[in-house]
Amino acid sequence: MTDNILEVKGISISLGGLQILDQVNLTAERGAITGVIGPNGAGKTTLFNIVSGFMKPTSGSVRFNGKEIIGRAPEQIAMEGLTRTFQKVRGLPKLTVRENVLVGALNRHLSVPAALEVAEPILERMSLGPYADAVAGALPIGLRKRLEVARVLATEPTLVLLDEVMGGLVPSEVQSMMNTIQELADEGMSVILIEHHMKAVMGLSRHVVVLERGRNLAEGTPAQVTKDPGVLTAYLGEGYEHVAS
Ligand SMILES: Nc1ncnc2c1ncn2[C@@H]1O[C@H](COP(=O)(O)OP(=O)(O)OP(=O)(O)O)[C@@H](O)[C@H]1O
Repeated sequence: MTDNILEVKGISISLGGLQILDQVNLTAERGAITGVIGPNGAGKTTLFNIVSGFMKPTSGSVRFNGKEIIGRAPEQIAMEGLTRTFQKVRGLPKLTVRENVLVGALNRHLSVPAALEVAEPILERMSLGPYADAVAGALPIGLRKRLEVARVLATEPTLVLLDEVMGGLVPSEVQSMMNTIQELADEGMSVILIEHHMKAVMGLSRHVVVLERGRNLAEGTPAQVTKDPGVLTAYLGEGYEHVAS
């Protein structure tokens, strides 16, 4: 029997008078990488906003470790072990890289020395050690994306939601980010990836969920999804299978 860390059922939300999500479902297996793909505006980030507590849906249920979390604040959800990155890198641009990671660690550790004990290995793991004293806002995009992941890891999550962490990266940075995400999953962390970088999302994910115009369009293994005629028409484009293989 599969053990699901997250079960999202029947999520709907309207924003500005438009139905943005309509009865969306998403299940993430514990310790696995789950991909969420779909055209621009499909509602992927809105779904992350709801799961992480930043938006409240009009209907539906989000169960994390079997417990309903709709209605809880993002900080409470983070303390339960579910944190997310933001597509538009947020961070604290005037603080140093180390201070940014420290702020994440201070969620669970009240003293700075204890938080630093968590932060330092994460800085090393994310190859940010050499930049630890640099001001975050001055970093190039590749390093800012790594910092965004580091800030999330510093909250010591069991499920991370990564929103386009490959966006704007050069191929060597994509490979390095893929390696990091795979290592996290190998260590038992559960990961949900929103990603337009198809090689990365298809290479990493055990299961892929496809959204289109606020609805579930398809789901399955990467091999199943990339052969799905509806997905090829709506998102990947005819000939994708040929290109990807
Ligand atoms: N606060 C808001 N008010 C009104 N409309 C919104 C709001 N947030 C998102 N939308 C709209 O909801 C739709 C879905 O947006 P969302 O960012 O969730 O899509 P996405 O699938 O993540 O897209 P992308 O791949 O481009 O990041 C878009 O049409 C967007 O304009």
